[in-house]
Amino acid sequence: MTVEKFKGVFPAFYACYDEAGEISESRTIELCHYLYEKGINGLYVSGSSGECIYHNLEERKATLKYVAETLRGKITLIAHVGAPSTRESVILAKYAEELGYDALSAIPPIYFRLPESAIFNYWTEIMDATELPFIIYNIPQTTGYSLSINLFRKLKENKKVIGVKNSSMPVLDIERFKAEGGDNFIVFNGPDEQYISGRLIGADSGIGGTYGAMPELFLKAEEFVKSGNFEQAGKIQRDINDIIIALCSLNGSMYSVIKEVLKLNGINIGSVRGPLEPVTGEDLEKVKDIKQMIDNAIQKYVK
Ligand SMILES: CC(=O)N[C@H](C=O)[C@@H](O)[C@H](O)[C@H](O)CO
Ligand SMILES: CC(=O)C(=O)O
Repeated sequence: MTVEKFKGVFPAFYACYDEAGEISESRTIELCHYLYEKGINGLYVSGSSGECIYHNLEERKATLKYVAETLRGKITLIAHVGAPSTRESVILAKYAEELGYDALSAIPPIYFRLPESAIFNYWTEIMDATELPFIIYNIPQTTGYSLSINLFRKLKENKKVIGVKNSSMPVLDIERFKAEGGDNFIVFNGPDEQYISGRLIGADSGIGGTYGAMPELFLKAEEFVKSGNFEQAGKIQRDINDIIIALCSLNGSMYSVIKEVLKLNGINIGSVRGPLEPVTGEDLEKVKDIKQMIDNAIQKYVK
């Protein structure tokens, strides 16, 4: 198993809706082309940023299908298949394998706070369902479960486990998972605000919810890390963080703000599904300023 294809910048793919709020095939394809042409290394499909938690099984399948049909064989595709029940997660896992995804990933079980035995069994049943490699998703701030080193070690005994996407805030977690995982194991940086720190302490790659709003900047940040240009790496991270804070400062959810930014870039993928809130009123005007911040940063570092 080569882990090389899991290295680099992996935007978390956004849910693409039509004007009625239904999953849109043409808009999904359009977003695929847009991100692909920016030069990304892969995509993380149907995760948190993909609003997967608000989609039914058919909608999840549709999104997985449209992305695979557009980009399969061109870049690395990771299917997030975590769903409320093990049964649905397994259905999605099998479907992702049929579609030619390169790997599976899943959050731990949601809603009920379950013991580690249940979490272990949940991830293991997903892995048993296909031949695909598996990437654990650790995101305690949304799931309420923080992956322990003990469970990590136990999971790692399964050869299908090739990586972890770590979204917890301590960069130390990234360092510990990398130390345990070793060279042939991929640790993905989760918090976009700490991309550079995560990479320096041991992350091999990044999967992020804001990459899609500014792929140029994360690709450049990666270039700075690779070439050892730490001064510029620090600077671009600080500018990225100002942008992320701005994306989170309006009256709609961060994803709705990102989608408005994308509209200003000519990519209309609709807004967000409730209970996520859209940007409204005067705040819609402020999106232009955020787009300007992004363009300025691109101008500063990339052009
Ligand atoms: C909690 C959460 O959703 N984390 C995402 C995934 O790791 C990040 O990519 C964030 O979207 C990003 O860091 C902005 O806060
Ligand atoms: C990384 C992220 O935001 C996702 O899971 O979609």
